[in-house]
Amino acid sequence: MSDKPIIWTISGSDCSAGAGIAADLRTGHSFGVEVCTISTANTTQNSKQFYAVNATDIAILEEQAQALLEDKFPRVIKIGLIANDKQAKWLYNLLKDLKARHDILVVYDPVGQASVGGVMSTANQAFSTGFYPYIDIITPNLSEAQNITGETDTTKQAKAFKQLGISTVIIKGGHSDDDSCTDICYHATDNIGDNGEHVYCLSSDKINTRYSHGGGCSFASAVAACLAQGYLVRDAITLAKAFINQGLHANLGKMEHYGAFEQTQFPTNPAMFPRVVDNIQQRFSQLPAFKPLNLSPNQSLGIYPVIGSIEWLEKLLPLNFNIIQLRLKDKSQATIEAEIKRAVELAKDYPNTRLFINDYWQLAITHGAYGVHIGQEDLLDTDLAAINRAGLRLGISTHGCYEFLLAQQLQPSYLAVGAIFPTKTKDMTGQIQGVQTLTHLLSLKADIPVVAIGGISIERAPSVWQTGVDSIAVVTAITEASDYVEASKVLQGITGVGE
Ligand SMILES: Cc1ncc(COP(=O)(O)OP(=O)(O)O)c(N)n1
Ligand SMILES: Cc1ncsc1CCOP(=O)(O)O
Repeated sequence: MSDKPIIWTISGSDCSAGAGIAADLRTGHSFGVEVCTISTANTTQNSKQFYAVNATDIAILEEQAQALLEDKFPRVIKIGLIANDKQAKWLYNLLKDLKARHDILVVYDPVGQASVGGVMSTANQAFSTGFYPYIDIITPNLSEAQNITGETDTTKQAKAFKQLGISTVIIKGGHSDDDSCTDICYHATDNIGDNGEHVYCLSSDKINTRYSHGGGCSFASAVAACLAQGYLVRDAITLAKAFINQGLHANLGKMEHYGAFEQTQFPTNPAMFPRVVDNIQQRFSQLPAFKPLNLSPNQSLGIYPVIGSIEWLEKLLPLNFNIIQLRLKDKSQATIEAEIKRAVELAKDYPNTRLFINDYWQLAITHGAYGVHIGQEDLLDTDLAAINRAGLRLGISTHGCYEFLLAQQLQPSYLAVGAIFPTKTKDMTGQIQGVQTLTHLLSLKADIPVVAIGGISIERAPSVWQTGVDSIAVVTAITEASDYVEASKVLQGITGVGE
């Protein structure tokens, strides 16, 4: 049996194979998931006209669901065309039952109208919104969002969907009249932010092609596939948008007639990724790039010890590292200031070692450290302009492609990616990247060094270094080694830097 994650698509079949189940199958293949199908309708259509929808009997839908439950249990269910009230009611019962017993996610792409015109579903509003409390993510385009909610403003649309029971709403801007296409995701969770909601906004230039039939289905199934692969919502929508851009780009300039969207490979080409439109990025968009790390040509950063005390700094400074970070936790403000001041003084005797201070950017400026390291969640409270003006270097933590792109737009001195592996040093639940995601992120890198951090032991360091990353940051691989000098040497040997 395949060890790929399984998603189900409960959608219609399109005889021209552009949209619906055919699009979902091809998209799932691109993202490395197995797609099982429950076909709600056999539709007759081509790229010019929509002819007919032949809804599947409930008994058949039920039979197929039961067969799949026996040995193809899904991590994520993607729903597309629901052809009538009876199907909406059946879906309500299925999702209610499954969600009560299992931890599965449900992504719904509301399909009412064919893109070539023609009504595909006769389900009335009350029935088709009845199953909304069991939907985790809905992906309407602007007009679908307006038709369902009766609102024209996207914030109000998101609120209306929330009242209908859906916590994550992605409103796709592909059909807007602008030159750009902006998707907005309202993602409500129980534990994040003041009002428990994040807004992710991704924008791309319009791509000139009419080969877009099935693009909406492909976006929703790409989101479903990414969630099944363990990506967070913000990364799933970023990858799905890059996938759509890439597929549209494959048929750039074909404007003579309407054609099928082309599902290409897993997206790694940076030119296909969207711009992140975010408060932080907008606030600091005019800042010049942060100073680079002044490495000589072909010089690598190598091993980056992250340590929690002056004692450790004194031990490691003589060991010829290109970079060290002082990460002070659980200390009084007076101690923190005294230690940062002392650290900067000590580092003066080691001009080849760049001293970064974690979090305390004002003290780093006051005492003239080489650089500061700022976490994603601290970015909003940090005056990046002040750091930039003071000439300090800036490192930013990122956890996945959304944050990576956001941070890269700020042009810092380096980007950190973590946690690569589970680590006992910090709670990184839900944010473990793995070596494969690190490799994907490196393909998005501009001319800014990338540091990998999190759970990197001596044994794991070679596989991380082989990705081509510029630096490996470690805490316990050095601080908990029985012989920290020997451990430092072994790690430096793996990177070939500082030996
Ligand atoms: C090189 C490097 N990468 C990531 C981190 C983590 O920083 P942050 O997100 O600010 O979290 P804390 O270190 O404050 O727990 C880092 N310190 N260094
Ligand atoms: C500070 C930090 N940020 C992301 S993972 C991590 C801890 C890294 O520690 P270790 O190298 O011991 O896993």
